[in-house]
Amino acid sequence: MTLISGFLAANVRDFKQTNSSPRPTEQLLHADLISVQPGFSLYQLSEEFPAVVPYKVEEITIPADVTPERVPTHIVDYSEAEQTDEQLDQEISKANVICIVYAVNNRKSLEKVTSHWIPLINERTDKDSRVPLILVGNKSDLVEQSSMENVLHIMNKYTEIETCVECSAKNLKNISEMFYYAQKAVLHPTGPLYCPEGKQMKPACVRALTRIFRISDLDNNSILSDAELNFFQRVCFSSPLAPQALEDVKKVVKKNMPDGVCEDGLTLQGFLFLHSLFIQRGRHETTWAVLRHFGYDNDLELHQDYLFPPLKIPADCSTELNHNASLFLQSVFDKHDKDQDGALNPSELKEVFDVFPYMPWGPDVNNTVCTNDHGWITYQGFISQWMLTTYLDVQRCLEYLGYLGYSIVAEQESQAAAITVTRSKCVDLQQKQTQRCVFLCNVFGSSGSGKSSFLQAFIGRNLNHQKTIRDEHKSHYAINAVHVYGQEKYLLLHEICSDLDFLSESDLCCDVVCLIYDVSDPDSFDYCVRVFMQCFVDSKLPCLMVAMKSDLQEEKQQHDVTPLEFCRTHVVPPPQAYSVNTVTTPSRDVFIKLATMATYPHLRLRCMCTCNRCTFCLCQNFLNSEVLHAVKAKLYTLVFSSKLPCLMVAMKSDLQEEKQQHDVTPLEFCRTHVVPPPQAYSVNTVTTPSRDVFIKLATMATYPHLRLRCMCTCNRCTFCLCQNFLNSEVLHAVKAKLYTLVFSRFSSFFSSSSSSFSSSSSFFSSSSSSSSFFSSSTLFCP
Ligand SMILES: Nc1nc2c(ncn2[C@@H]2O[C@H](COP(=O)(O)OP(=O)(O)OP(=O)(O)O)[C@@H](O)[C@H]2O)c(=O)[nH]1
Repeated sequence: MTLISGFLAANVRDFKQTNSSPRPTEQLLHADLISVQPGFSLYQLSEEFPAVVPYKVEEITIPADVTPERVPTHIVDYSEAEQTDEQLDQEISKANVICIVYAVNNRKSLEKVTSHWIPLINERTDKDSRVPLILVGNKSDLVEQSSMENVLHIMNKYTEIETCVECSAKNLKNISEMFYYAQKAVLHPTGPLYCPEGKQMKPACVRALTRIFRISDLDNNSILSDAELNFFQRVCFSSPLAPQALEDVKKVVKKNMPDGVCEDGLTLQGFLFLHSLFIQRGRHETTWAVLRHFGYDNDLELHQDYLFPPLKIPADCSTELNHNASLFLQSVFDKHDKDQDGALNPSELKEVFDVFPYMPWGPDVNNTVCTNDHGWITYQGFISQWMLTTYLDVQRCLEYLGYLGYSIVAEQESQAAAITVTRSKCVDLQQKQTQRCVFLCNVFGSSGSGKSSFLQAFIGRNLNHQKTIRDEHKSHYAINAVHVYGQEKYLLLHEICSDLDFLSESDLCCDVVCLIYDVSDPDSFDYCVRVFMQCFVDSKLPCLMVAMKSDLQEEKQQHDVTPLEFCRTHVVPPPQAYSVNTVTTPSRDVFIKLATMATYPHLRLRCMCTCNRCTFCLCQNFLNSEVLHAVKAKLYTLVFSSKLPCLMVAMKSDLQEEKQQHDVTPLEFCRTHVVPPPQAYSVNTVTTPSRDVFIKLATMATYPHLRLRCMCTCNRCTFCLCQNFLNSEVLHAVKAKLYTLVFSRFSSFFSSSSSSFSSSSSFFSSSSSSSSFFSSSTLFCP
């Protein structure tokens, strides 16, 4: 059978691969298909139509590189005379689209389409994954009038028919169009989008477009404003809409659906109407372009490649949300916190997840993160929960960010751009510093020792509050932000099951260990000892012992040694008394301690001992020594005269400057009083006024001790002299020595401590390229 009397199976090879891309190019271009014509047929495009047409044409491939979509199209002919039914079955199963060709001048060949070909194809394909069909009426050169009305009823009856086209293989009329339609049927099928019988979009399509509308509605007012429509247009089609085009679109919608447009823009109804109009007018490639841009595949499911972009996480590294992702999540929070009370009430929270196929957070989340008095998740809690997901299950985090449309709204390649993969923990330990922000603390303790209460205290709940929590809503995790030496870190507490027989490898993997015992239960300390000896005695992990329920009568623990003695022996900080039975919020000190130990694991020897003999005690004594305090005090006196940072702002800088009626100029005044020079500022600007001065103010507030920095370079004033001193080699040498003293713990150094201290010249002579002296000194401040 030839093209003229049978059917062609156009197998758009590699289609799956191309289609799997979340954002395939929008549409096929006629021009490119026309350009592939020379390779399209052995004889149709030859100079002359052959007198004898062979039964079957050899397979032809339209190469990928001649189409903008980069989709190679493999055209397979079938001949009843030369091929078996099995071969036909095989070709049908491989085909992405089938063209059924009949002769327009032969009624019987058209009847065969419905009596033979369509039932045969349908028998061999799944009802849910029907191959699109194109009806091709060939030999149009032999008839004077179109016979299209003869096929309309067939098209109405079989929804799998995408379109029909009349052509002439002899004079090449509509041949390239036929293949254009065939490719289009595969790349932009109507089937998943539209129900021709009901003349409306299918529910899955409406659902997908509704999600797209919600994501594009950046201010969440249920209207796509001109700016939002432009943003949508730009991200989907890489060019903004001309203002007139925008008005025309709204006009068309308003004419057909008055509710579709309101004063501020396009409503959801209008947005959906616009798409059904595209589809009805055969421009479904436009709707597909939008859908694919937002991650949908041919079944209108979010594609796996979209939801789970590749992200390499080497062993010993952890995953955190980066700054841009936090900003994005902040905008998501703000967008849904409609009453702006700083928390998401249940209906606001539900709205956040309206763009998800399921509700990702259960009621346990409200007991994992900070909430307000109503139990609604605060902004801090919202971000904390995202931090938790990113740390514990980064794939899930990628998926969730995908539902929220992160890559589209933040204009990033994929959700992977939201994740920071941290440096290996081993390298952090070697370098004695870390950039990590999230730390995991596993909490161990015997049954009833108070682990859950400890976790709840971390998110600000005392015993009374905890009594209101339902058992089924309890969580084994709690996460909150803590400040470690002025830096915001997230500490993630994980309550570990008390049964030691069920301890898994992952239960022992964390950044800091918290061992809890109940001071009122004489047997509970023994449990901590067993955990410590079994799992952590030889490990480098910092451990902290917490003596819970310190408000109760303390019982003598049933163990050979007291908890304090045990801690001293095993070089662990002394037990921290703790109680959640408080009137107000329980203390946070212990959590800051845990976070600090996690952030600086190499400092694990701090505050652990008071023997006054060991290296640690000697170091501690030195750091607390009068000599050092005197140096520090001198520096402070030298650098700080007043403690409140001040900034002088010279307003209305857009106007002519007048000489100020004062003995000295503002600049001289500032210099004299060690205040930064006046900052010229004007709000009389065309765009938003500059934010620099506010950043400066915030920086000064955050780092008040740095108030003298970056203010002057005269090299004469107090500030410059101080700056020079702070940057001097002498100070750097002090710092280097301190580090050497504390960390390298040369016992020989300490054994002859007097000689070391007396040889002060050598002490100050070494230099170091390390940074600020104060940052290191604060580390050791008692
Ligand atoms: N008085 C007092 N009671 C506390 C304190 N902390 C916890 N409790 C009580 O101790 C009991 C056990 O506390 P949980 O936090 O459930 O102990 P747990 O270790 O999580 O227990 P399991 O989950 O069974 O292993 C509860 O009845 C708490 O109310 C505290 O600081 N003071």
